[in-house]
Amino acid sequence: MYIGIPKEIKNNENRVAITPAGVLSLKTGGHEVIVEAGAGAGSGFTDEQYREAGATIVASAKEVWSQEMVMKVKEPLPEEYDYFYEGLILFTYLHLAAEPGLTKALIDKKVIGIAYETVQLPNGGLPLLTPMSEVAGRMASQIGAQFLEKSKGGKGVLLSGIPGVKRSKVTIIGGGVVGMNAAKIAIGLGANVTIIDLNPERLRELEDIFGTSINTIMSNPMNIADSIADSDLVIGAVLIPGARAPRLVTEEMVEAMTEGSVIVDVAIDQGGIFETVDRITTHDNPTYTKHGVLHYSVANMPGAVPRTSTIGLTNVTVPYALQIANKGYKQACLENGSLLKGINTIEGFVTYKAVAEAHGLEYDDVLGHLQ
Ligand SMILES: NC(=O)C1=CN([C@@H]2O[C@H](COP(=O)(O)OP(=O)(O)OC[C@H]3O[C@@H](n4cnc5c(N)ncnc54)[C@H](O)[C@@H]3O)[C@@H](O)[C@H]2O)C=CC1
Ligand SMILES: CC(=O)C(=O)O
Repeated sequence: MYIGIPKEIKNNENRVAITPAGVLSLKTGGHEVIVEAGAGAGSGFTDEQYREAGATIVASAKEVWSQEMVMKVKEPLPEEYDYFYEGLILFTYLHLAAEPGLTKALIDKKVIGIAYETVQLPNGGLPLLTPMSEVAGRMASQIGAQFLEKSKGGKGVLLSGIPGVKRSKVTIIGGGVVGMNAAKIAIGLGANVTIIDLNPERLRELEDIFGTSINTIMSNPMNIADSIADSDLVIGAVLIPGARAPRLVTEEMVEAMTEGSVIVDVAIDQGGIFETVDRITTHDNPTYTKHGVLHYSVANMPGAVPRTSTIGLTNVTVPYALQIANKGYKQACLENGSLLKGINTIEGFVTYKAVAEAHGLEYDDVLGHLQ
């Protein structure tokens, strides 16, 4: 199979969909990899390294996009929609429940859209989302600590406090991969950490992992309002796979927070969980203030640490890409139920229920398209 790797064009997105080691794996499998010149530079991989691994380097994005399968990191931006063609296999993060324009473009052009974030293991795990959630979760506490500094617009508190001065309070809503990793760093930085989740089993697991260094609370509107009212930092980390994120934190709850507090809405890529998060921000200009509270809502947080993130992402995506390339996407998905769940669009239809529901579109069973 011919596989194209474009240079990412989102603001400050320095990740790339493959490392030279990934190219070598695909080449060894008998496939051709066409990489856009400079695509790996932001992650510290040179064109020469890709060439040595067996890739062909081309200058034109159009040529990369004309291959049988395109592997990316972020969802395509509108300026990339013109490259879509019928039958293209697009393997990347798509986040379609929050992307009506992209959903329409994939349907209109009959692209086979396989979303990293909905590939799902039988135990519910999301293997192609997990490493980036680990990065974003760890970053969320680090970023929150930074924006709580006075010079960054925050209220001027140190997460750990000092002897004689109380520790700052961090509330994490959603105790999955992002939430657990945010907690690890927040605890390490000495904060007083509360995790809120809807799943009692998950709350039990978190208490088993962290013991008394966290408080666990059941998710409901009253508990969320109570916990965030006196929090210095609130992190949004909820996910219902494939669906638009539920708006769990109302404007009124944010108004009740004290001035200079910080919100980091990691779930922004699925639309965000705070009513007051009304925009996606960028690494260039990551925050805005509403009701005196700093809001951070960058949808590609791992893009800020591209070396770690590119290696972490390709560790997990390349084995799936090899299955698609070796067997063809139809056979690969029929043999691997986890990969099958990744297909969001095919032949002009939406085949992921939560995406169809988010946009009021008709849902079609993917199996009917794989015979
Ligand atoms: N902004 C960025 O750069 C990045 C964003 N993300 C996003 O972060 C979000 C979280 O991802 P993961 O932690 O991997 O998901 P996950 O599936 O591991 O965890 C989600 C958690 O939310 C909980 N949950 C569901 N409904 C809830 C409710 N009503 N109240 C409280 N908790 C609830 C679930 O029980 C689960 O524990 C996703 O939207 C993901 O795409 C991930 C990586 C980077
Ligand atoms: C998951 C995601 O949206 C990211 O890594 O940018």
